Amino acid sequence: MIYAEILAGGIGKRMGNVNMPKQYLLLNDKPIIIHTIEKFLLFPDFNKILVVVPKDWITYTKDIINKHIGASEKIVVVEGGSDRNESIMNGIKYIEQTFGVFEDDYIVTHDSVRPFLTHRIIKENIEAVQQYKAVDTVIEAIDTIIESENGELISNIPRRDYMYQGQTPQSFHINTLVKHYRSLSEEEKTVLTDACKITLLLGEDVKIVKGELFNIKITTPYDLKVANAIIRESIAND
Ligand SMILES: Nc1ccn([C@@H]2O[C@H](COP(=O)(O)OP(=O)(O)OP(=O)(O)O)[C@@H](O)[C@H]2O)c(=O)n1
Ligand SMILES: O=P(O)(O)OC[C@@H](O)[C@@H](O)[C@@H](O)CO
Repeated sequence: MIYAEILAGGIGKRMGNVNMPKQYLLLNDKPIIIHTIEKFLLFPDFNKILVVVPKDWITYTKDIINKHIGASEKIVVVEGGSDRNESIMNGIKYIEQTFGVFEDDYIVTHDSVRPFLTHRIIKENIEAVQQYKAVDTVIEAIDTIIESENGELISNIPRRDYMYQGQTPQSFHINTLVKHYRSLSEEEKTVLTDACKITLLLGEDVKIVKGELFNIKITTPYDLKVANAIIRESIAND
């Protein structure tokens, strides 16, 4: 089985004083999250599309899916977790409890606030994860990456030609991801900002899939303006 998991369990603090988590804000004519769900619905490969959301937004999410998309047996709305990786695991827990998890089960996880992912990116994630067990969607670093451990002085300037910026989807062989996540300490879990590091920390190869510059994560009010411009200028095409 191949599952999609759309991560919408956050509250969007960096979006500032809005009256709802950012994934529900309108982008052009519909909520950001609906744009993203529609991209995954175009793929017959997905047996289920899990949408993990904050507990208080489960009913609202079901309502906007019915309004903008209509009833779909493929879409399941599930309660998210206290951080991004716990949200991923809550979706997997639903799979374990409902269908069981088998050796040929894979999951394509994606930020709900990255509505501009393309057919090619999803297709390449599905293909790669069945060979490599872990896949990350990335773009080459455009600016030189600077590392500072104290925010005052530079501690390292890695070679830019070795540097990439992580996007999503991040895709996994489910049993491999769960095995490694459960072996992490609480301290290791707290510093993670993505899921691929879970498998990398424990020695797994993580295959790179090329993302797109326009596959942005809508995090701040500026990003929402950029996202509207991407739509207005028809920039995000396969
Ligand atoms: N407990 C969490 C936290 C985040 N996410 C999701 O992970 C994606 C990327 O995270 P981010 O952009 O940081 O979203 P938020 O955590 O909502 O943003 P902020 O950090 O500004 O609060 C988002 O689609 C978000 O909904 C999630 O599913 N569960
Ligand atoms: O939850 P945050 O927005 O802080 O971070 C999420 C990002 O790390 C994620 O979208 C990819 O960039 C991971 O490679």
